[in-house]
Amino acid sequence: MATTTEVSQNVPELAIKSFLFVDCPGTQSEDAGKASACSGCPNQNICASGAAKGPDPGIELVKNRLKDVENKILILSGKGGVGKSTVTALLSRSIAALNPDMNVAVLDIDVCGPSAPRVMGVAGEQVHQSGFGWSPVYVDDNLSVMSIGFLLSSVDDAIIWRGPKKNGMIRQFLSEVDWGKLDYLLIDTPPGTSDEHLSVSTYLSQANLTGAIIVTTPQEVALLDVRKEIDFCRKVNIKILGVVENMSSFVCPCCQTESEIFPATTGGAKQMCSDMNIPYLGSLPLNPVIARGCDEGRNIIAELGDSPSTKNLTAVVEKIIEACRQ
Ligand SMILES: Nc1ncnc2c1ncn2[C@@H]1O[C@H](COP(=O)(O)OP(=O)(O)OP(=O)(O)O)[C@@H](O)[C@H]1O
Repeated sequence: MATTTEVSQNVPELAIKSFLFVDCPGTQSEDAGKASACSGCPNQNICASGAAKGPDPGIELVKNRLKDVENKILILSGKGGVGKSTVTALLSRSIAALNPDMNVAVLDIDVCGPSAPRVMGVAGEQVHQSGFGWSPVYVDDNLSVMSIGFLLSSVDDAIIWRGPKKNGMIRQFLSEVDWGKLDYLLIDTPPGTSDEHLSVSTYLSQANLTGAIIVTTPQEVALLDVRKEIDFCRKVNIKILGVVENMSSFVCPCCQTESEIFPATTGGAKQMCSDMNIPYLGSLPLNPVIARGCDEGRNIIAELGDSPSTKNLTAVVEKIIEACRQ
């Protein structure tokens, strides 16, 4: 059986290699910014000036890169499978559709399970590199996406990386993507509080992170983990913009009967938010149109039309925009 190291040196590495500056001398080196490998790197000037030398040079690089991004929002969930990527897709599409003059982007930092390319309908697209950094993939004129999923040679490739390597990839994502001017950057994270969360919160610590949105389902088993997520945010000083309760109820498209698929035995997210003094942003119903549309990467906002899902989603978006202004 292959060991972790053997696997990590196989397929994904080959696919990703061409996008990484593999001969980078490192920010602490005398040759930083001056070596031949630095030619074409978007961070060359910062490294050459010595500004990147310090306890954590990535923080400065990220701050510099994201200075034209007005709102940077982490999307978190305690449990896996509660719909974090789906909600990220719905929110980004909805903000972009409701505000055509705004630029919105999704950064998927779920290194081991990147789903943004599929959910946003851009699976199989290529990321290109220019003198300014990696160009994200455009879903619409004002909506772009970046994900490690674009760098894999096959969607079935498994990435088995230890913390430092994930950290390096996240740093590159945050410091080397050429987003241009953005109003909202939604950062889709893996579930829980792991290496990726520590990396992203460290690198964004000087970059004026707006806050975090936590996605959950109503049942206690999911809420238990949300409380840990809230604790994490408080410990690392991340403002919690609020909680979105996903798949709260199911309205039968035939008879319009409303059922609770995941019963809120302890009062659901609303009660938990009130108990923990956290803003409650609203709920989204379990809707087969959403499930199918995301699976097939279609523009769900157009398909949802004038439905209760749209009404709820618009209300959540309005609260998020308001929370970002405060
Ligand atoms: N409101 C919804 N209505 C219908 N289906 C939904 C809804 N939200 C999520 N789903 C479905 O639930 C499944 C899990 O969603 P998703 O992949 O977004 O979860 P996740 O929390 O990002 O998962 P992971 O933790 O693995 O990253 C998907 O099949 C998705 O289509």
